[in-house]
Amino acid sequence: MQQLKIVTSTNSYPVFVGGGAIHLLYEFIQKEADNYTSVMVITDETVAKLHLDSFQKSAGLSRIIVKIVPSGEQAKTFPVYYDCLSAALENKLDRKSLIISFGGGAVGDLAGFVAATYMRGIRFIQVPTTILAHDSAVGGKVAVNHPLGKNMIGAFHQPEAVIYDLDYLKTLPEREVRSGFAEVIKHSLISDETFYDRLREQIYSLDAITETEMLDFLTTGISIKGSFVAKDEKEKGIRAFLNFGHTLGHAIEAEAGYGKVTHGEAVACGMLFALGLSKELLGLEFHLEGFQLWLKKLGYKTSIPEGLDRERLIEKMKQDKKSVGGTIRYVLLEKIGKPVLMEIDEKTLTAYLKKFEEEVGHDD
Ligand SMILES: NC(=O)c1ccc[n+]([C@@H]2O[C@H](COP(=O)([O-])OP(=O)(O)OC[C@H]3O[C@@H](n4cnc5c(N)ncnc54)[C@H](O)[C@@H]3O)[C@@H](O)[C@H]2O)c1
Ligand SMILES: O=C(O)C(=O)C[C@@H](O)[C@H](O)[C@H](O)COP(=O)(O)O
Ligand SMILES: [Zn+2]
Repeated sequence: MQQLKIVTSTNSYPVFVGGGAIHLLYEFIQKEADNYTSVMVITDETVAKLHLDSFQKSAGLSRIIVKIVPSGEQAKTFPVYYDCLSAALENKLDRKSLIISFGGGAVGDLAGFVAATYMRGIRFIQVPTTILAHDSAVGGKVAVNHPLGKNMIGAFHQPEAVIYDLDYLKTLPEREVRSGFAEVIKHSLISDETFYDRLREQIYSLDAITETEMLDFLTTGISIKGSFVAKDEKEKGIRAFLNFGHTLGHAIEAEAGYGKVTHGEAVACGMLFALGLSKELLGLEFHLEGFQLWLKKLGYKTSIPEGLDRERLIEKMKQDKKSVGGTIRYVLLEKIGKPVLMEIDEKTLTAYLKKFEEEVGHDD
């Protein structure tokens, strides 16, 4: 079991990572038991079916309210958000109640946003169940989507604790393993060339990642993320580097229709694009084709999904949260581990998008 600490300007909290970590939830809640008047767990249909019984037993939780929401991006919608708030009100949650998010990044973002806004903010704990959630469960970004843009309605609301039991990962489908691993790759590219080299050398197939390697990759990713969040909790500056690959990635997710392409698949394509753009604009020395081949070997589709309109993607990228006054700001790399935030004009971005589409072509 590993314990990390996330320190932000508003609070600090532990992240427990390892097989069997769920047992720590009871202990953690008991310490605060006099303080919590009630506990509401928000989970999704898939996770509930697979793990809710064992979660309740292992966590030692008996008198809890459980709210089950649809799986995947469908959870991050206004009707589901509203429904969770109604459940909280109907069950008389008060300002001393606790929300537990039990699921992947979608459930975590939703439950965190419910916690951030219910009675202007109550406490919550993240119990992530996906690889991707090594990223989403820490850092306090919580949100739901809007048809016009990903995570557009949200808040910064840090959890009280993150209890990451890696045993849950055993039931993840291959596609979700791949999705989550994209954020591991991102963490390496933006901060640590040796970590990136290690991934390139060690990982030739996502099935072959051992438990020890997974623990190492996830804790390394969490500490990289934590270091950015500690310095810039509300994304006034360097936290934007965690958005590497996301400007195009989010545009793809929104244009394809939320949930059609997984977050990690979209980010993988977005990272390839941002690396190519970094070569063009900053002279990044990087073997792009080698990286693309590696991604393909791991099962990623590296091209923009067919049928997405270039102009609409550009419009979405212009509306990205990093844009200021309509100016697109893009996370690029000067070198591996050295990100920069750079203003890019629409003409340059459109020209490179066209080139990228031509060069990368289609996967199938
Ligand atoms: N807040 C942040 O900082 C942050 C960071 C990265 C991503 N995100 C968001 O996270 C979301 C993606 O997260 P995700 O990939 O975890 O998505 P998810 O929560 O949709 O989970 C993916 C799928 O796996 C299923 N699942 C979850 N745990 C499982 C398990 N243990 N076994 C079997 N199936 C399981 C879910 O039901 C779902 O169908 C996106 O909405 C993205 O925008 C947020
Ligand atoms: O924590 C961050 O900051 C990130 O950018 C992490 C991203 O992986 C994550 O997808 C995040 O939700 C994106 O944030 P957004 O502000 O672009 O919606
Ligand atoms: Zn992400």
